[in-house]
Amino acid sequence: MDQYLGYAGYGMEYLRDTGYSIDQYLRDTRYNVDQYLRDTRYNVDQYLRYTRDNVKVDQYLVSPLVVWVICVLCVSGLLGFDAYILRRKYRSKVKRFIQQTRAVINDFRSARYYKPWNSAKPIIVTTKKQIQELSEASQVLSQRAVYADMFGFKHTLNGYDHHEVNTAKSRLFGRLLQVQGTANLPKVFPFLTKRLNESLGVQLRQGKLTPNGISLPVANTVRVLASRLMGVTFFGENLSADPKFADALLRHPKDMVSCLAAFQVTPGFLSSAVHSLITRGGQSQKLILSKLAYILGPGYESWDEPLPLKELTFAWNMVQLTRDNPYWTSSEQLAQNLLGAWFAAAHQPWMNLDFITLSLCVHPEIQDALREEIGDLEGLDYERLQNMPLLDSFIKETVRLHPLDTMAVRRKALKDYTFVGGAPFVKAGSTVCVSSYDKMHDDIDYPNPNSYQPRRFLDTRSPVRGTKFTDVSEKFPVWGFGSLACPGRFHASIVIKLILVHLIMKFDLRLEDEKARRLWSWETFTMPYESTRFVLKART
Ligand code: HEM
Repeated sequence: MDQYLGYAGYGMEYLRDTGYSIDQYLRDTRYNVDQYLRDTRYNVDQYLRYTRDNVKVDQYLVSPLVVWVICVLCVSGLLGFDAYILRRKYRSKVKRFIQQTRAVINDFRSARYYKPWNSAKPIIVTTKKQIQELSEASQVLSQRAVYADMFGFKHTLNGYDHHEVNTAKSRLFGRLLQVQGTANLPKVFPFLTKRLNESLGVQLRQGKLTPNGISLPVANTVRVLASRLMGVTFFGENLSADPKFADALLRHPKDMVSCLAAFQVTPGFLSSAVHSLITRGGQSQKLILSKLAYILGPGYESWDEPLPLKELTFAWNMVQLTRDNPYWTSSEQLAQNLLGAWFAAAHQPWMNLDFITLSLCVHPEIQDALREEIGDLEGLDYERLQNMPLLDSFIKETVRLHPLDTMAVRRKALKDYTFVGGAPFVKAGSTVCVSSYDKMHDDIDYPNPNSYQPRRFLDTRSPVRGTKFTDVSEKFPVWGFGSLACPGRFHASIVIKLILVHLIMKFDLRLEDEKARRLWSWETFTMPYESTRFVLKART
């Protein structure tokens, strides 16, 4: 009641303040009340009838706000307002964050974050005479010490002695790989072709089916193919097909590169623990070494590989070539060195193959030109594959523009050293090398050096005309120089070529995403991204 009187008081105050007459108010109210009653009666009937008939629909109708919000969202969505609002406020940040996270994960998976070289800048020599001297002064300027420091051979190659100055190992590698190995290549060729067909089949079955063909990661595919083929030349068909051994052969070089990364940021006394952590206690290294020590020692004769191929493998011939040499004392020592050669053979060819495959993907016209040169896979033998000038020139030009390392012929001075003529002086512990980038961008040898010319080595009038991919020269120092130049380059070349011609003849190659990142560089190195995918469309 008190409350009511209070409202009445406010009402009188309102009438006084506004000058609104009571008559007017009553007239309005009467009218409104009639109207209200009429309307309410109608609505009550209507409402009762409606509720009886359709209770569910009513739930939506009583929420016109919901309907309105949905309509607004639909219309604004169609017009792109939501994207606009998100972009303005959060979208760019969220998108950038997701992109950066993806890039970091991608970089780690591709081992991008290793620091492959210590920060001291190497001394660069330029003249042919100096390069010759650099390559041959092995008593002071050590090739192996550079790689041993870089990859931590002490851990990754089971205590490999890298500060030695004798050349027994290099002589063995030269005879085993370059002389005998190359002579055997035509006979090994059919086994390589067979292995390629099997391994390619396995890779294709693991690919992702898309409307345009089979999608596969470029890096992993070519790495596996190169490793499987190289395995045949080293260890024969049977051992290299053993799943555990084959997996270890693939993993050990990857482990070494990961260790290389980690060792750059690890204090020396922790290296052993870090190595153990990364390589799961050196699992793959131990497995390979124990198998090799067996086939190079007690199991040499009984080792399970049919003779025609067995006698052509590096493993078999390594024993033959070291039998009467007092330097080689045990099968464990041989095993360790064969593993060293395996690392040299396994970690570079696939990267070259990756860059070359990427180039093919973005240049379908080169695929067509090469198909014309290759002709047919039927009856393809070593001789014919070696005689494809366009293929050779295309590979060499791609490697020239994308070398894995812009430095070559790296040597570490074991003592102070002065080059003939008084300069440069190299302090013990420093590194000397050649800039392969400068050499391969010299505009006399390579006119218009930045342009990509797959026919360059066929068409040019410069001094590099007619030179082959495997030729060792200071104008193309990717293989090193002089007597220590890579002894496995003929194997690298034949494996790369064989895989390429099969891919080109069987498929049309293209990138799954043309905008995807393909290569990254760090210091003097260029590496492939693991995530880049290509699509293989079978040719009819
Ligand atoms: C595209 C692939 C390859 C590239 C770019 C490459 C490059 C090199 C380079 C630059 C050197 C050091 C030369 C020096 O510093 O003077 C080297 C050494 C070596 N390479 Fe290769 N290589 C490749 C493939 C292979 C293959 C397939 C094998 C084995 C079949 C192999 C076996 C070796 C060995 C054993 C050494 C050490 C030689 C020694 O200690 O005297 N390489 N390679």
